Amino acid sequence: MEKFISGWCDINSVPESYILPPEIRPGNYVVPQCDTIPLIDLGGGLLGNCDRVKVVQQIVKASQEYGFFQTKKGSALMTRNKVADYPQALTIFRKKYTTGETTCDINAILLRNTSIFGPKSLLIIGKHNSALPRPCCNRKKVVGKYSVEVRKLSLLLLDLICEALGLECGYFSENALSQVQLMSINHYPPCPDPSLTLGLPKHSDVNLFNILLQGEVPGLQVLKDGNWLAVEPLPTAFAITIGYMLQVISNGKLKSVDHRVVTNSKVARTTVGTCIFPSSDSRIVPAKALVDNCHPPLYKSFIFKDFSDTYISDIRNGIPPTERYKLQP
Ligand SMILES: O=C(O)CCC(=O)C(=O)O
Ligand SMILES: [Fe+2]
Repeated sequence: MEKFISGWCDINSVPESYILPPEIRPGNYVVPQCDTIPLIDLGGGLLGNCDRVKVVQQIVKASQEYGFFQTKKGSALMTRNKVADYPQALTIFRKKYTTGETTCDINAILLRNTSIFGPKSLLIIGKHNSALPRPCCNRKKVVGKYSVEVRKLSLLLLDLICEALGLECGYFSENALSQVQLMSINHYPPCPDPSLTLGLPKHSDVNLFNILLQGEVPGLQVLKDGNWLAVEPLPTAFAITIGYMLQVISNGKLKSVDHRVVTNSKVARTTVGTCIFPSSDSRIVPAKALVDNCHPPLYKSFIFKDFSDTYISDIRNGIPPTERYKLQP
């Protein structure tokens, strides 16, 4: 795996298959850094009533205006910093891929490697299991603890989102909408000519949301009102991207965010994403509580697996994957 990744660093021109058509290349235009992207402080997870109301309002506003926000939460942050200090922790998982080993709370590791869908990226897929594997080494312990802490953060976010949407508490877990936690490690090697290609082309995520640990190297850009905005990686925050499933379940009240990743010619960038997904056989439908005569359903119901089966090809063809499930208002 090391060889696989380092092989990329040796090249001195962008391979033909990674050169994007001119209309979707980033080119040499310098995208402005956005300083209005909301930063929501979750206050260590223990929010007083007043703060909670404020946070819920901030989440709704950010999810409607940007489909994106950055957030801080105490314990996950401490582990976040440890993981950021431990690039080697990631190597453990790369090695495991090559040996086919799995850990207790992670039951499959996939490699994502297609030319249009970007970098060498490792996907670690697992149904979340609160029983931690007995740590056999410190790095595995850090990544294991990270996955548990990020789970707690995701459950807090789901509770806050239920409040924001006026859904009963536990709506997502009771309907098997948030069972699967998937950790993906994205490695973007330095690129000989960042104007020609992208680390990840424009897409919205297939999941409910992604909790992204960005490290220190910029690269993430979000699309707002037709303009790309560069996201500053904040050392004390996670970046949260709202995905298609929240858009559908909220009947369009929360918006998924189109985003992409640009490369740079100097340093590699490694990010760790933790995505929250429905189970593959879950039925996805706009929540009943959000549908009435004034707010007709915007989407037909579908099985999550059917959506995810067509997601990548739709993105490649430039079609929003929600298009095939849209109902005419
Ligand atoms: O690495 C990043 O900054 C973003 C990753 C991402 O968008 C994804 O995994 O869907
Ligand atoms: Fe994404």
